[in-house]
Amino acid sequence: MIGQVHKAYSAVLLAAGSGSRMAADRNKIFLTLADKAIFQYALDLFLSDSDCKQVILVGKTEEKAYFTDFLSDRVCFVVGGVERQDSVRHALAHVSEAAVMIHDGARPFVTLSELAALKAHNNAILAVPVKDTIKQVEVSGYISQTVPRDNLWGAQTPQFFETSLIQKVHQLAHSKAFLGTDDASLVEVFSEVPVTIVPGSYENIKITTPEDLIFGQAILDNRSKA
Ligand SMILES: Nc1ccn([C@@H]2O[C@H](COP(=O)(O)OP(=O)(O)OP(=O)(O)O)[C@@H](O)[C@H]2O)c(=O)n1
Ligand SMILES: C[C@](O)(CO)[C@H](O)COP(=O)(O)O
Repeated sequence: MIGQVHKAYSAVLLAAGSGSRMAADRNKIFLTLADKAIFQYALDLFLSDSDCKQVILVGKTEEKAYFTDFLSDRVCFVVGGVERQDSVRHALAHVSEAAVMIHDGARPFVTLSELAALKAHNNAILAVPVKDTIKQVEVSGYISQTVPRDNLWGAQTPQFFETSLIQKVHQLAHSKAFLGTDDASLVEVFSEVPVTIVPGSYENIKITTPEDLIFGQAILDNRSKA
C-alpha cells in the first residue's frame, strides 16, 4: 500500500469473557469456524503484521491451558477480570510498545488493511455507520423518539491508542468506578484527546449470539471465493 504508516504496537486480544449470549457449552471464542477457533483468526492476523511486536492474550485462569500452544516470544498470557474493562486494564500493565491495539477475540474478520488504516492515526477506532432506524423507548414500552442517525456510528474493535493515554484513562475509570462499553469511551470521558473514527467494514462482526456463527461462515465462504 502506498504511503502506509509503519508503527510498532502491542496487541491486546481479549478472550476472557463467558459468551453467555452464545449459550454454548464453552467460552464462545473456542468455538470453531472452518475448523479454526474464533480467537485464532485475529491472533494469526496480528502475528502476520510485522509492526505488531507483542500479543497479549487475555483469558480466564481456568482456561489458561487452552492457550499454551499459542504462547511464544511474541505472545504472552494475562489473566482477565470480571468485566471486559477489567480485562483490558490488566493487560495494559504488560504492554511493551508506545501504541496498543485493543481487540475483541470474538471479532475474527478484521483485516490487515484495517490495521494499516488505524496505524495512520494516534488514537482511532474502527466503526460503521448505523443502518437501522433507532428508537428511544420508555420503560412503558412506548417509543419516545426516533433518534436521528446521521451522526451515529457503531463502534467496533480494534481500537488503537497511545499506550500512556489509554493506561491513564483506564486507571481513572477504575478509581471512579466508571464502566464503559468500549475503550474509546474512557478517552472521551477522562481526557480531551480526540479519537478518530476510521470507517470499517460491516463484515467485522462480533460473534455474540448463535446466528452470528451462520453469518461468520457466510463471510468466510464469500472471502474464499475472492
Ligand atoms: N470479562 C471479560 C469480558 C469479555 N471479554 C472479551 O471481550 C470481548 C467482547 O465481549 P463480549 O462479546 O461481550 O463477550 P462475552 O463477555 O464473552 O459475551 P457475553 O456478554 O455474551 O457473556 C470478547 O472477546 C470477550 O472474550 C474479556 O476479555 N473479559
Ligand atoms: C468493544 C465492543 O466490541 C464495541 O462494539 C463492544 O462494546 C464489546 O462488548 P458488548 O458487551 O457486546 O457491548
